[in-house]
Amino acid sequence: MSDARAADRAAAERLIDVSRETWARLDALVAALDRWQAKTNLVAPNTLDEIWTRHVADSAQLVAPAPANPKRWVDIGSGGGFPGLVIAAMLAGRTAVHLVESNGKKAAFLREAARAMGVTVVVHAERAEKALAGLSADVVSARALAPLTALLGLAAPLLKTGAVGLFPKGREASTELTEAEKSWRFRASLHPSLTDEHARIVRVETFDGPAG
Ligand SMILES: C[S@@+](CC[C@H](N)C(=O)[O-])C[C@H]1O[C@@H](n2cnc3c(N)ncnc32)[C@H](O)[C@@H]1O
Repeated sequence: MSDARAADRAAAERLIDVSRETWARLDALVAALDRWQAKTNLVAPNTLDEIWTRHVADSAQLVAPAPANPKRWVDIGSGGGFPGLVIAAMLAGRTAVHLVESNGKKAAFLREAARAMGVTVVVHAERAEKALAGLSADVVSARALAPLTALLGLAAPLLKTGAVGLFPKGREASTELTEAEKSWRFRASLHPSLTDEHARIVRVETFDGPAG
């Protein structure tokens, strides 16, 4: 491990408090991502030295604002496994984690990484517009997928039937909220991010559908 990577992992250890077994699963995720990153661009190459804080810890922090003991968690646009595979590592054996990823290569990565981590996930290798029909969940998450207005439209089938939405956003979170309120009727709260003082997590508490 490079010095930069080791320092970043140590920084992540100060941010997230998980069991030794969970750390082993997260190490397996990062090792799988390193193997695949050369052939499939899973995360921005300039973030690789900071993978533990920028991606792993940033994903792990979503467990705290989630409802307790969720039975099913659906992550949309999981890409290189953030946050979905990190959630699967943390809630292994307790929560059914579904990962929706329309890119076939990335979906193949998600399946292989889950195997290497020793966690069970359901990978839907298709667009969320199709995959979510008929699904229900306690939590729906999506990171770096779309502006909040579009995200609420994609996640609507789950939000409408009672899922809590957890959407990490950057410094524009409150602007995105104001914009989304023009299109949708919902109640949401903003939570601070552990990894970026300017970022916020949007927690959608209730969702009633289109505005107006
Ligand atoms: C910018 S990446 C973010 C990946 C990951 N969530 C992260 O934070 O690193 C967005 C991902 O969403 C996937 N995606 C885009 N539109 C989608 C859709 N409608 N349904 C499912 N996946 C989608 C893309 O293939 C891509 O892997």
